[in-house]
Amino acid sequence: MEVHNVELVMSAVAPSQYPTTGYPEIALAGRSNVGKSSLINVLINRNSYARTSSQPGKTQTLNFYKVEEQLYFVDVPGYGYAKVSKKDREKWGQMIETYLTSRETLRGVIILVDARHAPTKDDVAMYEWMRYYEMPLLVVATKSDKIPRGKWNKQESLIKKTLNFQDDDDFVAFSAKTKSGKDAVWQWISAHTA
Ligand SMILES: Nc1nc2c(ncn2[C@@H]2O[C@H](COP(=O)(O)OP(=O)(O)OP(=O)(O)O)[C@@H](O)[C@H]2O)c(=O)[nH]1
Ligand SMILES: [Mg+2]
Repeated sequence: MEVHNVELVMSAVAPSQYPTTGYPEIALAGRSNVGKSSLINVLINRNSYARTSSQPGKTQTLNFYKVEEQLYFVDVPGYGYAKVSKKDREKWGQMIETYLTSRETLRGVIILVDARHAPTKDDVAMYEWMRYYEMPLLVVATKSDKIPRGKWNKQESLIKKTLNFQDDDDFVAFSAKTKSGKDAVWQWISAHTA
């Protein structure tokens, strides 16, 4: 999709703040600093629309980005950020759980993992959790520019094995730096929001 119009319509912490237009939604989940906001920026052809940061835990609310008059991307705050207090982690968990389990317009979840490493316990838990709710899933292995192309297949196998990846889900290697994988991610989004 050629994106021209994007609008951050809401930074929400509670369902009463979610948009009510009824457009289909795709949520992006993943560890703090993995590159969720960067992926959104590539998808919408902006350099820094969704706030990115080298400081993990920057995104604290559910950010709804309206793309054209068609769909929303929902930037979900990152999990597994050690410096967040236990109380805040519980609050985070509740906010995410409420959203991911009750949002009728949610069509699928993109789970981002770091292409360089085996998925963490948090990554595996997120994947299992979303599978349990029978959510259509796309696993995006991002920052793939940081490993040589010759190692991509090996990393894909490692990531899939660690996640106990199921073949009815999808997988794309991606880089926000080179934009490699962008079309494949858009194809998946279009197929799930049509
Ligand atoms: N080389 C490279 N760097 C990336 C890539 N994606 C993200 N980064 C960098 O990783 C850092 C974190 O990216 P963000 O997009 O802010 O990560 P996030 O998942 O939104 O983080 P939180 O909002 O804190 O959960 C930034 O410094 C980005 O520039 C990528 O594909 N390649
Ligand atoms: Mg972010």
